[in-house]
Amino acid sequence: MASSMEAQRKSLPIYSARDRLIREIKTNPCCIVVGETGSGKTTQIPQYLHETGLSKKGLIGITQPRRVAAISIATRVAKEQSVSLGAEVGYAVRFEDCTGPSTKIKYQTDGLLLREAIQDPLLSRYSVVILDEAHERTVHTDVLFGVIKGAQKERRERHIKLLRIVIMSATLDTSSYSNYFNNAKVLYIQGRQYHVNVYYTLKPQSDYIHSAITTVLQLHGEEESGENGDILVFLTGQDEIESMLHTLIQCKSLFPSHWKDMMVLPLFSALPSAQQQKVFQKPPPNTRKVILSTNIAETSLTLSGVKYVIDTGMVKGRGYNPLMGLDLLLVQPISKAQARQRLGRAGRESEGYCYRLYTEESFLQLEENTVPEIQRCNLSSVLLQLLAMGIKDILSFEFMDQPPEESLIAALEELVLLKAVNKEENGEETLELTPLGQRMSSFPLSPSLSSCLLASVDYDCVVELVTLVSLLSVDTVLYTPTDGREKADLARMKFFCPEGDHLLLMKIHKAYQTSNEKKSWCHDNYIHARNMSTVQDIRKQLKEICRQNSLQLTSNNDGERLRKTLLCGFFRNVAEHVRDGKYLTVLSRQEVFIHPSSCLFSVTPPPPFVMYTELVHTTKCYMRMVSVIDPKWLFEIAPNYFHKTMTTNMIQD
Ligand SMILES: Nc1ncnc2c1ncn2[C@@H]1O[C@H](COP(=O)(O)OP(=O)(O)OP(=O)(O)O)[C@@H](O)[C@H]1O
Repeated sequence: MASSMEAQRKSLPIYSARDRLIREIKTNPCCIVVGETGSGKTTQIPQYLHETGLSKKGLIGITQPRRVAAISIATRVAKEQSVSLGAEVGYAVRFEDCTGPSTKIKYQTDGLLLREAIQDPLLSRYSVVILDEAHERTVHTDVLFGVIKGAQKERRERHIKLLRIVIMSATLDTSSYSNYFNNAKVLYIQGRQYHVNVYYTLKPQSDYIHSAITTVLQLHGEEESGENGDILVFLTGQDEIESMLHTLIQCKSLFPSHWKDMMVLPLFSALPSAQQQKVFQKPPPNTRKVILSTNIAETSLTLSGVKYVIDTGMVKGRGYNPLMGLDLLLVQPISKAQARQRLGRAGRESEGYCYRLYTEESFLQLEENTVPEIQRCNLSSVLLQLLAMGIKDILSFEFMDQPPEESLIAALEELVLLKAVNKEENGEETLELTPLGQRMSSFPLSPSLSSCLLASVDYDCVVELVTLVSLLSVDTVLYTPTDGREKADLARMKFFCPEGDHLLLMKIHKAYQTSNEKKSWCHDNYIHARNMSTVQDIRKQLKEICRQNSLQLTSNNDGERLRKTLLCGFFRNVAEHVRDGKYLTVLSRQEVFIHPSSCLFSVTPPPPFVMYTELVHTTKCYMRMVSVIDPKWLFEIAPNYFHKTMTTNMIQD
């Protein structure tokens, strides 16, 4: 076993560059490594650096944009090193730390390393930090660019051991990275392990899901038992994945009974780890895996057995409007860099095939790179983290690409309103994190959610808020099949709450906890069993952080109290009914509507004042997760703010 692993490691394209890589990384404080997908960057470089002794001086840390990649790569590397996972090779992700005192190579999400930098801005436990898949430009990786660059400089000035930086990807515009990292050395690794054949459609496809289903069925139907490649399909979200999964399972009966079986597996970020791990397992004999994934499988992963990639060319991307505090989720075309990464999931163990469900002309018209997330998201969490690290002068923080000024200002305003930050203007404007802000930064939550969690201390309902915040941290716990909406609504009628969705969620959670047979209870009530079990994991972690912050786990489930506590973090998200179901937000007088998925959607007359914890723009501007409030609470909770902004007709009682 060990020798076959050894032979496999030596057969990777990167192996011939091993000595050069070690030499260059040892002599240059910053290196940019670019090499084809599958050449061996992620799994091998950390091992080379460990084998050459760099891990004696501190950890070798490697970041990944996604938890599923961090876990699976660490598992693979532990195997290659013949050690148990969590010993010399480990991983750390938001709800799990699988490292120990002997850990030398640590894979982790970029978000987690950023959290670690709050405690230790010099990252003193590390001798090397490798930021992998840098082309993805997640907001966390972008902030880490500046944080590790600053840590390296400061360690040098203070004569603390050198922090080596390695930036890696298969698709990078090397010159801008090299400039940013003080003329970092750029190292290229030649070669791809196996060839991938690429096919395009001849005509544009109007329905990419339909095309994806047809392609899977054709591939499965064409091959008799000879070829045994698994199939990986890229879709945009959980809904699409579940609907395609449903269709494919129904289509299984189209194939003769002696035919290979089709095992259809979903993969998306809200899926609990244990379920995600199924995509890495070998299918039973005579069975083909068909993995339906969002872009979480786009980078880093080796899904053993995958020979065919079907790329719909679309992704659900985040957008943000800072003036309205509005998050946008839009299905949009991918970039060329993403298309190359998707292709790179094939050809890792043998020759591969990539079916792009768009024309070659459309491919050529795609943007070269993905727009950095930092330019299209709410920055309040990031700002809070930077302040918690002691970085006060945000405007001169060295971002690789500066975020829009209006996003930074909106984020700052949010933090000031939540009392996380004091803005002092004595000649020059300085920002001070308050003790409350410091506490808020210790929760892996958005500032609004951590703010209401901390407010629950004053309202004596910490346990309930932990539950509510956990319920709000997953996509949704309500399972509404596309073809069974009415049945689902009927089954969940018993949970209806005239006060709104937040108390409805609490009611569902209570019933879930008292049920003996959780799986069948979820099934009967159209509740998402997987997401509900993720909620339990999040609750555990949040309770632990509460304990670390010496917060007493008080409990009180009075509905008014819970809504008031929630309002402490979301008092800016209030809307007033004007007419015919149309609302105006108190803050910006923006026209908004209750989302059809809300239990208050068809309540008549519509409640005069509501609070929402999510605002999304699809066909209209919708409030999702809505609760009825009494406007008098606003003056109790945020008196200064509301005396300034409230319309006069609201103040009249
Ligand atoms: N879990 C695994 N099972 C089987 N083979 C694996 C596994 N992980 C990695 N490999 C092998 O190691 C090779 C190198 O993988 P690695 O992730 O290091 O490449 P990479 O250059 O970082 O690719 P990418 O740019 O796609 O992240 C793969 O092509 C595959 O052959």
